Amino acid sequence: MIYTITLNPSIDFIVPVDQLKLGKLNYMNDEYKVPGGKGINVSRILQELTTSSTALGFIGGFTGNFIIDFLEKRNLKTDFISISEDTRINIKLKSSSETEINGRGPSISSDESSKLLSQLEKITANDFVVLSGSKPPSLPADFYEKVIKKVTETGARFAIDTTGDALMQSLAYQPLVIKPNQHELEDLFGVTISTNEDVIKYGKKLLKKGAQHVIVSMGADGAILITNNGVYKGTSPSGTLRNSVGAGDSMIAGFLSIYLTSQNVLEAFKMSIAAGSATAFSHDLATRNKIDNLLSEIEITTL
Ligand SMILES: Nc1ncnc2c1ncn2[C@@H]1O[C@H](COP(=O)(O)OP(=O)(O)OP(=O)(O)O)[C@@H](O)[C@H]1O
Ligand SMILES: O=P(O)(O)OC[C@@]1(O)O[C@H](CO)[C@@H](O)[C@@H]1O
Repeated sequence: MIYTITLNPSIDFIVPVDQLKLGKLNYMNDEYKVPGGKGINVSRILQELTTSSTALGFIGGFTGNFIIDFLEKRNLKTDFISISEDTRINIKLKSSSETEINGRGPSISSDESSKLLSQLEKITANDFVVLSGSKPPSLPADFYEKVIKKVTETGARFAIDTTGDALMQSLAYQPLVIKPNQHELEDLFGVTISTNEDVIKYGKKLLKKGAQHVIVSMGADGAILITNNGVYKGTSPSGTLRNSVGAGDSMIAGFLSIYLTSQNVLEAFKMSIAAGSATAFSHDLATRNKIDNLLSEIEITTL
């Protein structure tokens, strides 16, 4: 079984406003709400790619109920830990450019966090765990590391998509894949990255620290995959950017959907870009059809 863990889910409140006037009353052209949080997005895309998963994490309040209802209506398996505070609402403002305002997230009690750690005792060596997104501030700084220790002690493998120290600390446990975007890679090393050579240089440092596959995503400029067996560049297909929210999560799901069944790294990389771009070209997350239609447009070259 694949488990996705979202410590800090959200309702993504998508707010399109034609011409945003700051400091004035603006009306939305449209509005819609979708479940968000990176692990939940990974589960949704895995489902599109006919790969079953169970979404874990902390869920609470009326916002949490919205997420559970949405996922259950679509037959997505969930086993969330119920918390007493409300799950956050993240605002995705779409005007001439995209502006995101993410909530900090609810307070998680030590009883609630222990429940999640105990839940991980059911994981076996055949399982795969995807850890994605931020941690609510009330959880201890080393919470991800605690989760990773529990997971890897069972022999299960994992992937992680988070930032900063939590990502750096995870590398010693050899995640199968990590996917920083170019800005996250810059932040990790406190540098500015402007060439493919820079991406490769810093990507290789992450590999040396323990990651097995490093995908650095670069929006419309595609992505670079750095592995111990080679470095590859994948082009992004061209299309109209509608929504970059969840494009990175779609890449993780795309990669895993192929890699975990065939171990074919380059096909997995191709699928990850197709899924990322299909989401970027959609209003919500990508559909299977859209992903399949983009696959043939992606070119992978060895660098
Ligand atoms: N304008 C675009 N045109 C084509 N593909 C795109 C575009 N923007 C994003 N993508 C696709 O989505 C992938 C991920 O995009 P990006 O590098 O922005 O990731 P991210 O910042 O992690 O995304 P997220 O917004 O989910 O955090 C890219 O590698 C590419 O395949
Ligand atoms: O605050 P985090 O956990 O880093 O990111 C949360 C989030 O921005 O990421 C997803 C897209 O990747 C959205 O569904 C969600 O709102």
